[in-house]
Amino acid sequence: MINFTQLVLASHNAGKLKELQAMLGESVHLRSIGEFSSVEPEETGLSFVENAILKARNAARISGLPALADDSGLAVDFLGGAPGIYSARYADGQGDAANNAKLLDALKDVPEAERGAQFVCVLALVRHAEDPLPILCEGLWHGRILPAASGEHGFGYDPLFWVPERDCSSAELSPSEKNLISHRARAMDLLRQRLGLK
Ligand SMILES: O=c1nc[nH]c2c1ncn2[C@H]1C[C@H](O)[C@@H](COP(=O)(O)OP(=O)(O)OP(=O)(O)O)O1
Ligand SMILES: [Mg+2]
Repeated sequence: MINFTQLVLASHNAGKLKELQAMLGESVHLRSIGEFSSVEPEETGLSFVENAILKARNAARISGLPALADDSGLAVDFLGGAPGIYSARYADGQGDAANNAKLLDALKDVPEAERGAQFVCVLALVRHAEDPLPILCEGLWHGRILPAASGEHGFGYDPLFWVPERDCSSAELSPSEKNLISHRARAMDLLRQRLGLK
């Protein structure tokens, strides 16, 4: 079915590549789409699913290989689910630090009980660019937005995401611990099941 020695990851995010490669193990070599093109597709979808499929198709077209895409983000209850699919662009493309600063500001003086949030991850796997039946798997991770950044691991919003089941921020988890319980880990678990890998 799919030749896993040649799977391209449709992402320009080094943090995702590291996490997904660690979850897949050594038998699968995830090649970055960055090896083939530095042009990032416009994420024009209105949902994580649409954007994941769009990125996967684009990578499969460019590389000629089966492609895995990850579209993910942070949905904050107090903000009605924002920044959601716009998480990477929350501070107009100025990067993680600016995104985090903007989120802290948006939740300034909001009490702990109203700071609930969830990370969302949708993985899309296509066998080729026109695949009529992409495999889709999602994972959610519930937590809370901290009043200040804490921790050095991970990427993106990790320093602001409080993990109730570990009583620390997601950036304070070791990479291997995050990879056991994160939204991405849950989606990958489902993907492995769908592929008969477990
Ligand atoms: O585990 C995570 N820990 C912290 N932050 C995270 C995580 N997972 C997603 N996020 C944030 C990062 C970014 O602000 C957005 C994803 O946006 P998203 O468009 O899917 O990824 P991206 O633009 O960084 O790379 P690409 O589209 O090339 O895969 O959510
Ligand atoms: Mg993106």
